[in-house]
Amino acid sequence: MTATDTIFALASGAGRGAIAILRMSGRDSGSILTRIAGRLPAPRVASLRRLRDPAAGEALDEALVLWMPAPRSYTGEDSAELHLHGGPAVVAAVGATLAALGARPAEPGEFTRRAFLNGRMDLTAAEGIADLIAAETEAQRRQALRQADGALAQVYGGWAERLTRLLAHQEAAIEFADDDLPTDLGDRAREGAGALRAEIDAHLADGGRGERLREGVLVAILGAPNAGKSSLLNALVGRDAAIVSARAGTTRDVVEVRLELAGVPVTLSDTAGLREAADEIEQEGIRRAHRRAEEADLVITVFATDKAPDAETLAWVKPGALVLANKSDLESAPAEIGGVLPLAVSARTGAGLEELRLRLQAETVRLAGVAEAPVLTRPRHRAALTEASAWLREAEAAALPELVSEALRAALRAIGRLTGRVGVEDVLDIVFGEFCIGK
Ligand SMILES: Nc1nc2c(ncn2[C@@H]2O[C@H](COP(=O)(O)OP(=O)(O)OP(=O)(O)O)[C@@H](O)[C@H]2O)c(=O)[nH]1
Ligand SMILES: [K+]
Ligand SMILES: [Mg+2]
Repeated sequence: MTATDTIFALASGAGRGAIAILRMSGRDSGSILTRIAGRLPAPRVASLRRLRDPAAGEALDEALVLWMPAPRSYTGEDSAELHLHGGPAVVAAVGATLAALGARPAEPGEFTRRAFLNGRMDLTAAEGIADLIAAETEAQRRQALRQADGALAQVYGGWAERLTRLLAHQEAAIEFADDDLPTDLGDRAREGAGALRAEIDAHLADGGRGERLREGVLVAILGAPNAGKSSLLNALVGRDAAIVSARAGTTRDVVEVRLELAGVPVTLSDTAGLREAADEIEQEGIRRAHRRAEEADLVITVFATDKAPDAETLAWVKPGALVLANKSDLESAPAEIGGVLPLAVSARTGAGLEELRLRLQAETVRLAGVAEAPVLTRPRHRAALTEASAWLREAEAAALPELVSEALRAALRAIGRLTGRVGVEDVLDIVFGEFCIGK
Protein backbone atom coordinates (compact mmCIF):
# COMPACT_ATOMS: atom_id res chain seq x y z
CA MET A 1 0.00 0.00 0.00
CA THR A 2 1.57 3.28 -1.07
CA ALA A 3 0.20 6.79 -1.13
CA THR A 4 0.76 6.93 -4.88
CA ASP A 5 -1.80 4.20 -5.59
CA THR A 6 -5.06 5.36 -7.03
CA ILE A 7 -7.85 4.20 -4.77
CA PHE A 8 -11.61 4.04 -5.08
CA ALA A 9 -14.53 3.20 -2.81
CA LEU A 10 -18.24 3.53 -2.47
CA ALA A 11 -18.67 6.76 -0.50
CA SER A 12 -22.43 6.41 -0.05
CA GLY A 13 -24.20 3.69 1.93
CA ALA A 14 -24.20 0.09 0.72
CA GLY A 15 -27.30 -1.44 -0.84
CA ARG A 16 -29.91 -0.05 -3.23
CA GLY A 17 -30.42 3.72 -3.40
CA ALA A 18 -31.33 6.39 -5.92
CA ILE A 19 -27.71 7.43 -6.26
CA ALA A 20 -24.46 5.72 -5.35
CA ILE A 21 -21.27 7.76 -5.15
CA LEU A 22 -17.98 6.15 -6.12
CA ARG A 23 -15.03 8.20 -5.05
CA MET A 24 -11.54 7.93 -6.54
CA SER A 25 -8.29 9.55 -5.41
CA GLY A 26 -4.65 9.38 -6.51
CA ARG A 27 -2.26 10.09 -9.35
CA ASP A 28 -4.15 8.23 -12.08
CA SER A 29 -7.61 9.56 -11.22
CA GLY A 30 -7.58 11.96 -14.18
CA SER A 31 -6.45 9.43 -16.78
CA ILE A 32 -8.84 6.74 -15.52
CA LEU A 33 -11.71 9.22 -15.52
CA THR A 34 -10.86 10.22 -19.10
CA ARG A 35 -10.90 6.62 -20.21
CA ILE A 36 -14.34 5.83 -18.82
CA ALA A 37 -16.05 9.24 -19.15
CA GLY A 38 -14.31 11.03 -22.02
CA ARG A 39 -12.41 14.32 -21.67
CA LEU A 40 -12.02 15.77 -18.17
CA PRO A 41 -14.89 17.98 -17.03
CA ALA A 42 -14.12 21.49 -15.76
CA PRO A 43 -12.83 21.24 -12.15
CA ARG A 44 -15.55 21.02 -9.49
CA VAL A 45 -18.42 21.34 -11.98
CA ALA A 46 -20.87 18.45 -12.22
CA SER A 47 -21.14 17.08 -15.78
CA LEU A 48 -23.49 14.42 -17.07
CA ARG A 49 -21.50 11.69 -18.85
CA ARG A 50 -22.07 8.28 -20.32
CA LEU A 51 -19.61 5.90 -18.63
CA ARG A 52 -18.04 3.16 -20.74
CA ASP A 53 -15.82 0.18 -20.13
CA PRO A 54 -13.02 1.03 -22.59
CA ALA A 55 -11.97 -2.61 -23.00
CA ALA A 56 -15.40 -3.94 -23.97
CA GLY A 57 -16.66 -0.65 -25.38
CA GLU A 58 -19.83 -1.31 -23.41
CA ALA A 59 -21.93 1.40 -21.77
CA LEU A 60 -21.96 1.12 -17.96
CA ASP A 61 -24.19 3.93 -16.72
CA GLU A 62 -25.21 7.54 -17.19
CA ALA A 63 -23.58 9.47 -14.34
CA LEU A 64 -22.84 12.88 -12.90
CA VAL A 65 -19.09 13.23 -12.87
CA LEU A 66 -16.98 15.54 -10.71
CA TRP A 67 -13.30 16.21 -11.26
CA MET A 68 -11.33 17.74 -8.37
CA PRO A 69 -7.66 18.20 -9.24
CA ALA A 70 -4.99 18.48 -6.50
CA PRO A 71 -4.57 20.18 -4.17
CA ARG A 72 -8.15 21.43 -3.80
CA SER A 73 -9.78 18.11 -2.97
CA TYR A 74 -10.65 16.27 0.23
CA THR A 75 -7.49 14.18 0.08
CA GLY A 76 -5.32 16.89 -1.45
CA GLU A 77 -4.74 14.56 -4.43
CA ASP A 78 -6.34 14.43 -7.87
CA SER A 79 -9.82 13.10 -7.11
CA ALA A 80 -13.05 12.27 -8.89
CA GLU A 81 -16.58 11.39 -7.94
CA LEU A 82 -19.02 9.34 -9.99
CA HIS A 83 -22.67 9.78 -9.02
CA LEU A 84 -24.13 6.56 -10.37
CA HIS A 85 -27.58 5.08 -10.43
CA GLY A 86 -27.68 3.38 -7.07
CA GLY A 87 -28.12 -0.28 -7.94
CA PRO A 88 -25.61 -2.86 -6.69
CA ALA A 89 -24.94 -4.16 -10.23
CA VAL A 90 -24.12 -0.66 -11.51
CA VAL A 91 -21.70 -0.07 -8.62
CA ALA A 92 -20.10 -3.49 -9.15
CA ALA A 93 -19.64 -2.97 -12.91
CA VAL A 94 -18.15 0.52 -12.60
CA GLY A 95 -15.94 -0.63 -9.69
CA ALA A 96 -14.66 -3.56 -11.75
CA THR A 97 -13.84 -1.20 -14.61
CA LEU A 98 -11.93 1.18 -12.31
CA ALA A 99 -9.99 -1.79 -10.96
CA ALA A 100 -9.22 -3.03 -14.48
CA LEU A 101 -7.85 0.43 -15.27
CA GLY A 102 -5.40 0.26 -12.35
CA ALA A 103 -7.23 1.72 -9.34
CA ARG A 104 -7.61 -0.44 -6.24
CA PRO A 105 -10.31 -0.60 -3.55
CA ALA A 106 -9.49 1.71 -0.64
CA GLU A 107 -8.70 0.52 2.87
CA PRO A 108 -10.94 1.72 5.72
CA GLY A 109 -10.27 5.40 6.41
CA GLU A 110 -7.75 5.67 3.58
CA PHE A 111 -9.21 8.82 2.02
CA THR A 112 -9.04 10.67 5.32
CA ARG A 113 -5.62 9.21 6.05
CA ARG A 114 -4.38 10.71 2.80
CA ALA A 115 -6.01 14.02 3.65
CA PHE A 116 -4.06 13.97 6.91
CA LEU A 117 -0.78 12.97 5.26
CA ASN A 118 -1.22 15.74 2.71
CA GLY A 119 -1.64 18.29 5.50
CA ARG A 120 -5.35 18.89 4.83
CA MET A 121 -6.21 18.30 8.51
CA ASP A 122 -4.64 17.24 11.79
CA LEU A 123 -5.51 14.02 13.62
CA THR A 124 -8.13 15.58 15.87
CA ALA A 125 -9.98 16.95 12.83
CA ALA A 126 -9.81 13.50 11.21
CA GLU A 127 -11.31 12.03 14.37
CA GLY A 128 -13.99 14.72 14.19
CA ILE A 129 -14.96 13.47 10.74
CA ALA A 130 -15.23 9.88 12.03
CA ASP A 131 -17.43 11.17 14.88
CA LEU A 132 -19.53 13.22 12.49
CA ILE A 133 -20.27 10.12 10.45
CA ALA A 134 -21.12 8.22 13.65
CA ALA A 135 -23.13 11.04 15.26
CA GLU A 136 -26.65 9.95 16.21
CA THR A 137 -27.85 12.99 18.08
CA GLU A 138 -27.87 16.74 17.65
CA ALA A 139 -25.36 17.49 20.40
CA GLN A 140 -23.00 14.80 19.10
CA ARG A 141 -23.24 16.27 15.62
CA ARG A 142 -22.40 19.75 16.88
CA GLN A 143 -19.43 18.57 18.90
CA ALA A 144 -18.10 16.46 16.02
CA LEU A 145 -18.52 19.20 13.44
CA ARG A 146 -16.66 21.65 15.63
CA GLN A 147 -13.80 19.18 16.00
CA ALA A 148 -13.81 18.36 12.28
CA ASP A 149 -13.63 22.10 11.59
CA GLY A 150 -10.38 22.17 13.52
CA ALA A 151 -11.44 23.66 16.86
CA LEU A 152 -9.22 21.27 18.83
CA ALA A 153 -6.51 21.41 16.18
CA GLN A 154 -6.34 25.14 16.71
CA VAL A 155 -6.05 24.89 20.50
CA TYR A 156 -3.47 22.09 20.45
CA GLY A 157 -1.60 23.57 17.48
CA GLY A 158 -1.34 26.84 19.41
CA TRP A 159 0.06 25.04 22.44
CA ALA A 160 2.59 23.17 20.31
CA GLU A 161 3.71 26.46 18.80
CA ARG A 162 4.16 28.08 22.20
CA LEU A 163 6.09 25.07 23.42
CA THR A 164 8.34 25.19 20.41
CA ARG A 165 9.09 28.82 21.15
CA LEU A 166 9.80 28.09 24.82
CA LEU A 167 12.10 25.30 23.79
CA ALA A 168 13.93 27.57 21.36
CA HIS A 169 14.44 30.15 24.11
CA GLN A 170 15.70 27.52 26.48
CA GLU A 171 18.14 26.10 23.94
CA ALA A 172 19.35 29.60 23.19
CA ALA A 173 19.89 30.20 26.89
CA ILE A 174 22.05 27.07 27.07
CA GLU A 175 23.90 27.70 23.83
CA PHE A 176 24.75 31.31 24.50
CA ALA A 177 25.17 31.15 28.27
CA ASP A 178 28.46 33.06 28.04
CA ASP A 179 27.37 35.63 25.46
CA ASP A 180 25.42 38.78 26.15
CA LEU A 181 21.98 37.37 25.39
CA PRO A 182 19.34 38.28 27.99
CA THR A 183 20.17 36.11 30.99
CA ASP A 184 16.57 35.64 32.03
CA LEU A 185 15.77 33.41 29.02
CA GLY A 186 15.83 30.29 31.18
CA ASP A 187 13.45 31.84 33.73
CA ARG A 188 11.13 32.88 30.95
CA ALA A 189 10.99 29.31 29.62
CA ARG A 190 10.14 28.08 33.11
CA GLU A 191 7.43 30.69 33.58
CA GLY A 192 6.01 29.98 30.14
CA ALA A 193 5.89 26.28 31.01
CA GLY A 194 3.91 27.10 34.16
CA ALA A 195 1.39 29.24 32.30
CA LEU A 196 0.89 26.63 29.60
CA ARG A 197 0.50 23.89 32.18
CA ALA A 198 -2.25 25.87 33.91
CA GLU A 199 -4.14 26.14 30.60
CA ILE A 200 -3.76 22.44 29.86
CA ASP A 201 -4.89 21.52 33.38
CA ALA A 202 -7.96 23.73 33.04
CA HIS A 203 -8.77 22.05 29.72
CA LEU A 204 -8.37 18.63 31.37
CA ALA A 205 -10.65 19.57 34.29
CA ASP A 206 -13.78 19.42 32.13
CA GLY A 207 -15.47 16.60 34.04
CA GLY A 208 -15.13 14.38 30.98
CA ARG A 209 -18.16 15.89 29.26
CA GLY A 210 -16.78 15.73 25.71
CA GLU A 211 -15.90 12.07 26.09
CA ARG A 212 -19.28 11.39 27.70
CA LEU A 213 -21.20 13.12 24.91
CA ARG A 214 -19.31 11.05 22.38
CA GLU A 215 -19.98 7.78 24.25
CA GLY A 216 -23.40 8.57 25.65
CA VAL A 217 -24.49 9.05 29.27
CA LEU A 218 -25.09 5.95 31.38
CA VAL A 219 -27.92 6.16 33.94
CA ALA A 220 -28.74 3.32 36.35
CA ILE A 221 -31.99 2.90 38.28
CA LEU A 222 -31.44 1.32 41.68
CA GLY A 223 -33.77 0.38 44.53
CA ALA A 224 -35.36 -2.33 46.64
CA PRO A 225 -37.55 -5.01 45.03
CA ASN A 226 -41.00 -3.67 44.16
CA ALA A 227 -39.98 -0.03 44.63
CA GLY A 228 -41.30 0.46 41.08
CA LYS A 229 -38.04 0.71 39.09
CA SER A 230 -39.29 -1.15 36.05
CA SER A 231 -42.59 0.75 36.14
CA LEU A 232 -40.67 4.04 36.12
CA LEU A 233 -38.42 2.95 33.27
CA ASN A 234 -41.46 2.00 31.21
CA ALA A 235 -43.19 5.28 32.04
CA LEU A 236 -40.12 7.28 31.02
CA VAL A 237 -39.78 5.61 27.63
CA GLY A 238 -43.49 5.18 27.01
CA ARG A 239 -43.45 1.46 26.31
CA ASP A 240 -43.31 -1.87 28.16
CA ALA A 241 -39.55 -2.37 27.94
CA ALA A 242 -39.25 -4.18 31.29
CA ILE A 243 -41.54 -6.72 32.99
CA VAL A 244 -43.57 -5.30 35.87
CA SER A 245 -45.23 -7.49 38.48
CA ALA A 246 -46.29 -7.43 42.11
CA ARG A 247 -43.78 -10.16 42.88
CA ALA A 248 -40.56 -8.89 44.49
CA GLY A 249 -37.49 -9.88 42.47
CA THR A 250 -39.08 -9.66 39.02
CA THR A 251 -36.16 -8.02 37.22
CA ARG A 252 -33.02 -10.13 37.11
CA ASP A 253 -30.87 -8.98 34.21
CA VAL A 254 -30.05 -5.37 33.47
CA VAL A 255 -32.67 -4.00 31.06
CA GLU A 256 -31.31 -1.21 28.88
CA VAL A 257 -33.23 1.37 26.92
CA ARG A 258 -31.80 4.17 24.79
CA LEU A 259 -33.25 7.62 24.79
CA GLU A 260 -32.18 11.08 23.77
CA LEU A 261 -32.22 13.96 26.23
CA ALA A 262 -31.22 17.48 25.18
CA GLY A 263 -29.53 16.02 22.12
CA VAL A 264 -27.40 13.66 24.20
CA PRO A 265 -27.70 9.88 23.86
CA VAL A 266 -28.62 8.32 27.19
CA THR A 267 -28.70 4.65 28.15
CA LEU A 268 -31.14 4.06 30.98
CA SER A 269 -30.66 0.77 32.87
CA ASP A 270 -33.27 -0.94 35.00
CA THR A 271 -31.76 -3.36 37.49
CA ALA A 272 -32.65 -6.12 39.91
CA GLY A 273 -34.05 -5.00 43.28
CA LEU A 274 -31.38 -4.86 46.01
CA ARG A 275 -31.86 -7.24 48.94
CA GLU A 276 -30.36 -10.28 50.66
CA ALA A 277 -31.45 -12.84 48.09
CA ALA A 278 -31.43 -16.59 48.63
CA ASP A 279 -31.92 -17.41 44.97
CA GLU A 280 -28.59 -17.69 43.13
CA ILE A 281 -29.93 -16.21 39.89
CA GLU A 282 -31.32 -13.24 41.79
CA GLN A 283 -27.97 -12.86 43.58
CA GLU A 284 -26.22 -12.61 40.22
CA GLY A 285 -28.79 -10.02 39.13
CA ILE A 286 -28.04 -7.96 42.23
CA ARG A 287 -24.30 -8.19 41.56
CA ARG A 288 -24.99 -6.87 38.05
CA ALA A 289 -27.10 -4.06 39.48
CA HIS A 290 -24.21 -2.93 41.68
CA ARG A 291 -21.75 -3.18 38.81
CA ARG A 292 -24.00 -1.12 36.56
CA ALA A 293 -24.43 1.52 39.24
CA GLU A 294 -20.66 1.76 39.66
CA GLU A 295 -20.17 2.28 35.93
CA ALA A 296 -23.01 4.78 35.66
CA ASP A 297 -22.56 8.53 35.24
CA LEU A 298 -25.76 9.00 37.23
CA VAL A 299 -27.60 6.73 39.67
CA ILE A 300 -31.32 7.20 40.29
CA THR A 301 -32.30 5.69 43.63
CA VAL A 302 -35.93 4.67 43.96
CA PHE A 303 -37.81 4.26 47.25
CA ALA A 304 -41.49 3.45 47.75
CA THR A 305 -43.48 5.78 50.01
CA ASP A 306 -45.24 2.85 51.69
CA LYS A 307 -41.94 1.26 52.87
CA ALA A 308 -39.15 2.45 55.13
CA PRO A 309 -36.00 3.28 53.09
CA ASP A 310 -33.83 0.15 52.81
CA ALA A 311 -30.16 0.22 53.81
CA GLU A 312 -28.91 -1.29 50.51
CA THR A 313 -30.34 1.53 48.43
CA LEU A 314 -29.59 4.21 51.04
CA ALA A 315 -25.90 3.37 50.61
CA TRP A 316 -26.16 4.78 47.06
CA VAL A 317 -27.69 8.10 48.12
CA LYS A 318 -25.09 10.84 47.90
CA PRO A 319 -25.54 14.61 48.32
CA GLY A 320 -26.98 16.01 45.10
CA ALA A 321 -28.13 12.53 44.00
CA LEU A 322 -31.40 11.96 42.19
CA VAL A 323 -33.65 10.34 44.83
CA LEU A 324 -37.21 9.30 43.99
CA ALA A 325 -40.09 8.63 46.35
CA ASN A 326 -42.29 6.46 44.12
CA LYS A 327 -45.89 5.44 44.77
CA SER A 328 -46.74 8.96 45.90
CA ASP A 329 -50.35 7.96 45.13
CA LEU A 330 -50.26 5.68 48.19
CA GLU A 331 -48.62 7.91 50.79
CA SER A 332 -47.03 11.34 50.73
CA ALA A 333 -43.28 11.51 50.19
CA PRO A 334 -40.99 12.08 53.20
CA ALA A 335 -39.10 15.37 53.55
CA GLU A 336 -35.76 13.66 53.23
CA ILE A 337 -34.22 10.30 52.40
CA GLY A 338 -30.57 9.92 53.36
CA GLY A 339 -30.35 13.68 53.80
CA VAL A 340 -31.63 14.43 50.30
CA LEU A 341 -34.99 15.94 49.37
CA PRO A 342 -36.67 13.23 47.27
CA LEU A 343 -38.70 13.90 44.16
CA ALA A 344 -42.24 12.56 44.66
CA VAL A 345 -43.39 10.50 41.67
CA SER A 346 -45.95 7.90 40.83
CA ALA A 347 -45.38 5.50 37.98
CA ARG A 348 -49.03 4.55 38.35
CA THR A 349 -50.65 8.01 38.00
CA GLY A 350 -47.81 9.78 36.18
CA ALA A 351 -47.50 12.40 38.92
CA GLY A 352 -44.05 14.00 39.05
CA LEU A 353 -42.85 12.28 35.88
CA GLU A 354 -42.57 15.52 33.93
CA GLU A 355 -40.42 16.98 36.67
CA LEU A 356 -38.32 13.80 36.69
CA ARG A 357 -37.83 14.13 32.95
CA LEU A 358 -36.66 17.74 33.42
CA ARG A 359 -34.30 16.77 36.23
CA LEU A 360 -32.83 14.01 34.07
CA GLN A 361 -32.43 16.39 31.19
CA ALA A 362 -30.67 18.96 33.39
CA GLU A 363 -28.32 16.29 34.75
CA THR A 364 -27.57 15.11 31.24
CA VAL A 365 -26.70 18.62 30.09
CA ARG A 366 -24.49 19.08 33.15
CA LEU A 367 -22.71 15.80 32.45
CA ALA A 368 -22.42 15.92 28.68
CA GLY A 369 -23.96 19.03 27.14
CA VAL A 370 -22.04 20.80 24.39
CA ALA A 371 -19.60 23.09 26.17
CA GLU A 372 -18.78 26.71 25.41
CA ALA A 373 -15.09 26.10 24.68
CA PRO A 374 -13.93 23.13 22.58
CA VAL A 375 -13.44 20.06 24.79
CA LEU A 376 -11.38 16.93 24.40
CA THR A 377 -13.46 13.97 23.26
CA ARG A 378 -11.28 10.87 23.55
CA PRO A 379 -9.20 9.06 26.16
CA ARG A 380 -6.30 9.45 23.70
CA HIS A 381 -6.54 13.23 24.09
CA ARG A 382 -6.70 13.00 27.86
CA ALA A 383 -3.68 10.69 28.05
CA ALA A 384 -1.49 12.88 25.83
CA LEU A 385 -2.43 16.12 27.61
CA THR A 386 -1.96 14.58 31.06
CA GLU A 387 1.49 13.53 29.98
CA ALA A 388 2.28 16.97 28.54
CA SER A 389 1.17 18.59 31.79
CA ALA A 390 3.40 16.28 33.83
CA TRP A 391 6.42 17.11 31.66
CA LEU A 392 5.73 20.83 31.98
CA ARG A 393 5.69 20.42 35.74
CA GLU A 394 9.12 18.76 35.45
CA ALA A 395 10.33 21.66 33.32
CA GLU A 396 9.19 24.16 35.95
CA ALA A 397 10.96 22.26 38.72
CA ALA A 398 14.14 21.25 36.89
CA ALA A 399 17.33 22.81 38.22
CA LEU A 400 19.62 22.26 35.24
CA PRO A 401 18.88 24.09 31.98
CA GLU A 402 19.47 20.87 30.02
CA LEU A 403 16.76 19.11 32.05
CA VAL A 404 14.33 21.96 31.44
CA SER A 405 15.01 21.53 27.74
CA GLU A 406 14.50 17.80 27.87
CA ALA A 407 11.19 18.11 29.70
CA LEU A 408 9.92 20.75 27.27
CA ARG A 409 10.83 18.52 24.37
CA ALA A 410 8.96 15.59 25.93
CA ALA A 411 5.89 17.79 26.47
CA LEU A 412 6.05 18.87 22.83
CA ARG A 413 6.25 15.25 21.72
CA ALA A 414 3.13 14.43 23.75
CA ILE A 415 1.15 17.22 22.09
CA GLY A 416 2.62 16.27 18.73
CA ARG A 417 1.20 12.78 19.14
CA LEU A 418 -2.15 14.36 19.77
CA THR A 419 -2.24 16.39 16.57
CA GLY A 420 -0.21 13.90 14.59
CA ARG A 421 2.51 16.37 13.78
CA VAL A 422 5.28 14.59 15.73
CA GLY A 423 5.94 10.86 16.12
CA VAL A 424 2.69 9.84 14.53
CA GLU A 425 3.23 6.37 13.09
CA ASP A 426 1.89 4.40 16.03
CA VAL A 427 -1.27 6.44 16.45
CA LEU A 428 -2.29 6.41 12.79
CA ASP A 429 -3.66 2.89 12.83
CA ILE A 430 -5.74 3.59 15.93
CA VAL A 431 -7.27 6.72 14.47
CA PHE A 432 -7.96 5.53 10.95
CA GLY A 433 -9.00 2.04 11.99
CA GLU A 434 -12.23 3.62 13.24
CA PHE A 435 -13.28 4.66 9.78
CA CYS A 436 -15.36 2.65 7.42
CA ILE A 437 -14.23 2.13 3.85
CA GLY A 438 -14.87 5.04 1.54
CA LYS A 439 -14.50 7.75 4.16
N1 LIG B 1 -49.60 2.25 43.70
C1 LIG B 1 -48.54 2.22 42.95
N2 LIG B 1 -48.02 1.05 42.58
C2 LIG B 1 -46.92 1.04 41.81
C3 LIG B 1 -46.30 2.22 41.40
N3 LIG B 1 -45.21 1.89 40.67
C4 LIG B 1 -45.16 0.56 40.61
N4 LIG B 1 -46.20 0.03 41.30
C5 LIG B 1 -46.47 -1.37 41.49
O1 LIG B 1 -45.46 -1.94 42.27
C6 LIG B 1 -45.21 -3.29 41.88
C7 LIG B 1 -43.75 -3.47 41.54
O2 LIG B 1 -43.44 -2.71 40.41
P1 LIG B 1 -42.14 -2.99 39.54
O3 LIG B 1 -42.04 -1.91 38.55
O4 LIG B 1 -42.16 -4.38 39.06
O5 LIG B 1 -41.06 -2.83 40.67
P2 LIG B 1 -39.49 -3.10 40.56
O6 LIG B 1 -38.83 -2.13 41.46
O7 LIG B 1 -39.05 -3.12 39.16
O8 LIG B 1 -39.39 -4.54 41.20
P3 LIG B 1 -38.27 -5.68 41.01
O9 LIG B 1 -37.99 -5.82 39.54
O10 LIG B 1 -38.90 -6.87 41.57
O11 LIG B 1 -37.06 -5.23 41.75
C8 LIG B 1 -46.13 -3.54 40.70
O12 LIG B 1 -47.29 -4.20 41.16
C9 LIG B 1 -46.46 -2.17 40.19
O13 LIG B 1 -47.70 -2.10 39.53
C10 LIG B 1 -46.87 3.46 41.82
O14 LIG B 1 -46.40 4.56 41.51
N5 LIG B 1 -47.98 3.38 42.59
K1 LIG C 1 -41.57 -6.43 40.98
MG1 LIG D 1 -38.14 -4.54 38.06
